[in-house]
Amino acid sequence: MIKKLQHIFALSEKGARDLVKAVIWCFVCNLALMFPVGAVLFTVQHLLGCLEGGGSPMDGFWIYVGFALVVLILLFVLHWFQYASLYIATYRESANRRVSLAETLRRLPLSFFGNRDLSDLTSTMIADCSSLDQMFSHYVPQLFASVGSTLVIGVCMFACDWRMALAVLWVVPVAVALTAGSKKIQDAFGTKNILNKRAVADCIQEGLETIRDIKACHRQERYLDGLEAKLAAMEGSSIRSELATGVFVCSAQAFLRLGLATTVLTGGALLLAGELPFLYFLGFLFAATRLYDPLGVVLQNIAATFNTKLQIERMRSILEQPVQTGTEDFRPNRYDITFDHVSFAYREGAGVLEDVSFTARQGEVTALIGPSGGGKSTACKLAARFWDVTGGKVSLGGTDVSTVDPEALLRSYSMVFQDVVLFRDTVMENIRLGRRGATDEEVLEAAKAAQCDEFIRKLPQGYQTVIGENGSTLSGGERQRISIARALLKDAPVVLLDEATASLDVENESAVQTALSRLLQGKTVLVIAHRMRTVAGADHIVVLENGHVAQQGTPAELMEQGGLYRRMVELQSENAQWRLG
Ligand SMILES: Nc1ncnc2c1ncn2[C@@H]1O[C@H](COP(=O)(O)OP(=O)(O)OP(=O)(O)O)[C@@H](O)[C@H]1O
Repeated sequence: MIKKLQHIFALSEKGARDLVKAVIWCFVCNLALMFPVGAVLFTVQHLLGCLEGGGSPMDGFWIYVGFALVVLILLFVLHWFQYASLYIATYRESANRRVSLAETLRRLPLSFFGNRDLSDLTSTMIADCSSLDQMFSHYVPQLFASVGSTLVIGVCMFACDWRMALAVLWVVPVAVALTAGSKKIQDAFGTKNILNKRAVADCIQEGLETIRDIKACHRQERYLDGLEAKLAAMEGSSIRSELATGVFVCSAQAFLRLGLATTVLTGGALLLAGELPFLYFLGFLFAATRLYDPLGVVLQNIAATFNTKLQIERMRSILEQPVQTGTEDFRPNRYDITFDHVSFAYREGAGVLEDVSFTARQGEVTALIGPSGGGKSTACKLAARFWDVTGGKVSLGGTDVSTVDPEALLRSYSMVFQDVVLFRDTVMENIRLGRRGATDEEVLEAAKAAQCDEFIRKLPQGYQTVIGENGSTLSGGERQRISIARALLKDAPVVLLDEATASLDVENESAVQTALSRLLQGKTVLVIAHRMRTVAGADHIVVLENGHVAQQGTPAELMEQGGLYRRMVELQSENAQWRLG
């Protein structure tokens, strides 16, 4: 059962066990709601006895007070346990759910993120988690518990008087059927509403991310019209969804109250016919009011759980993704990168690399060149297991990278990519990301080597200046130099450079090239460059064209061979003569 609950509600094993405990405590508390009914009946019986026998109503007063106090304390204790099992356990599970989502995301290959809408993932992490908190703290345990307690109370009622039991309970299946019968309608409205809300969130996120381009292309009005249309759709679907839920749930709740009337009528008739003791009549009346309260909540809860199906499915679709695993103990003797007949596709049927084989040797600079879209960046990322290959093998120091834990593997890599990612933090900490625990002096040394020191010192607080999100307050070249400083600080045995010096001016480029060449000594270097000048000093060049290795060899060999490499070199020297106008 625990396994089933885990699957249905996307819970951990402990979460599923806690859910069972919460249901049991809610069930006990629901039954305990009948204690006050017993206390009242006990007192009324005593008063009636006094009226009939002529005794004083004050006789045994303290016994009744004591009884009421015991009931009160019992209810308090039971509710305290219910609270602990319901809320404390639920929120602990909810914290665990968020952590395990984050952990799963951390271990997923990048291909997963390529196929998913990122704002959709954000809303799963934030909004869906919050909805599930609410569902498990308020709805699900109470729902199961109320079904159980209603059954037990129903059986007891039938045991006392089946006619009165029928008068009280006949409304229950009808009210539940009315709510459950509307599931399809509520599901449809609820799902549409969730999708519309997500569309609005996506649109806002997209707008924020692309605000510069929207303004540059004068698309503000068009963007706002689109957003307004999405907001209107969300408003409409929210109203329809609330209305659908409200109509059915309120009708069912109102119907439930009809049971009070039938209880009074049946009880009255049986009482007049002398077939029901007055105390029983009173007992059924009190019990009915106590029973309908939690049942009314159950009807609401049934409706609320309909809408969470989609959210649970989305959560499950992340938690059940196959994560990248492998050995954490990875200490190769050498760091040659070998591509052995590698094929790769981001999407099924759309191959990006096909039968690619080459070796980037330790102590050498291997350059990947070729026309745009040929697969250079993809190959670079496969070398660091950002994705798993679809065919062939990529190995580092003779070990298949797909058998190594991604985080253990990445310890051997320093990377500088075209799209530099910087964080909203000080410049010092952004560079220190390269190696946690590096001293300030080491950070400064790396910054100087990457030609960053001069511009950093000109910032308002120097190295302590907080840079905007993704380094938005820095120029492209400055961002790239910080990222190079980070890579230099890490000083890993393998260095991947993707257009590492693309955003630098000529002066800075040659300075950084000097720093890089000093620091790249003895390492395995895989570099992507569009400018032939950058790769002229490489030890080995691999020309990638349409996902295939078109040529490979030393620059001199390739020049002699002719073909794509020589054509690119010649074209670029022609382009160097090109002038505006
Ligand atoms: N995350 C991704 N999801 C799907 N397709 C992708 C992804 N990244 C790249 N591609 C596609 O894979 C192919 C190779 O891209 P890649 O970036 O590896 O080429 P490249 O040779 O580095 O190009 P460039 O020199 O322009 O950077 C292209 O057709 C590109 O559209």
